[in-house]
Amino acid sequence: MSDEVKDMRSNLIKLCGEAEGYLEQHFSTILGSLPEDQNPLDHLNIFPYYSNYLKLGKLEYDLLSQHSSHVPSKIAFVGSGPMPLTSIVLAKFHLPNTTFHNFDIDSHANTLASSLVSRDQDLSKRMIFHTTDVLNATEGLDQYDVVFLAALVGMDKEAKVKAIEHLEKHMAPGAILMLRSAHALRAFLYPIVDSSDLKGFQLLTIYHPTDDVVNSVVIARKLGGSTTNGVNGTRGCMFMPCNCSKVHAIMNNRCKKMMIEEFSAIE
Ligand SMILES: C[S@@+](CC[C@H](N)C(=O)[O-])C[C@H]1O[C@@H](n2cnc3c(N)ncnc32)[C@H](O)[C@@H]1O
Repeated sequence: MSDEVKDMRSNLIKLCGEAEGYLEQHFSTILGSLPEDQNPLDHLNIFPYYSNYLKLGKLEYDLLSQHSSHVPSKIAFVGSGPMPLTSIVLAKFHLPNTTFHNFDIDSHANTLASSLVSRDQDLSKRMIFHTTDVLNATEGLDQYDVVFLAALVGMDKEAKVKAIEHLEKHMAPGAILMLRSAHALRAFLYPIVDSSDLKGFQLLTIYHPTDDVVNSVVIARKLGGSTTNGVNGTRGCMFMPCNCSKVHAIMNNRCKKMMIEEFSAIE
């Protein structure tokens, strides 16, 4: 890509990230202003991408279950936003006894998000919000069985790796890191997370959805814990070259690196 195209691309990435934030803010404000007798969580389907989050939440839950020997009691979601739909979908439909700690750099996002769940008997007790830049969150990150890192936290490769390195420093050994990555041309808008970005972690699975779910899911385990195989005995990953390697090499600005590490869990 020429420097001009690279600049265009980074402006587009920034614009899309801002747009996603405004989209969430808009619908979270509408939902939060419903009459007092209405539970905003009963009307989440007004959000245009709600069905994508239902699919992504199911996918992430299924992949997480393959690599965890127990139900996580505490999950951290970093970059939860005004519409913390990943936490809500997991809490409502998949993990009824898990507490979700949602971290966001933007206090207004947290104000909107907490009012979204405040009228729900169950989730008002299981959804907690913290306003901080993830890079300033140090103590306490070792109390989570699972840490999610939102796609929009770290919008370029360097920022993404910085966030991952910070989490590696503060997460508990053996804890699971769930990341969102991209595949093929989707990498034009979202940074690809590959094995070389996960120092200090054991890469477990990279899953590329083939439907309208945009994000790829990357699961890794912080080294140092008692590594337990997944419930169904999932073994390690296998190197499989991907035919999108040229696209990825360009998007990842790694023109020399022609092979991309492509992993898929072996059931
Ligand atoms: C728009 S949300 C998308 C996540 C989506 N709501 C979900 O449930 O998967 C992404 C959020 O990440 C937050 N964010 C970006 N950089 C961050 C950082 N360094 N630390 C904490 N939050 C951050 C933004 O403020 C934004 O609200």
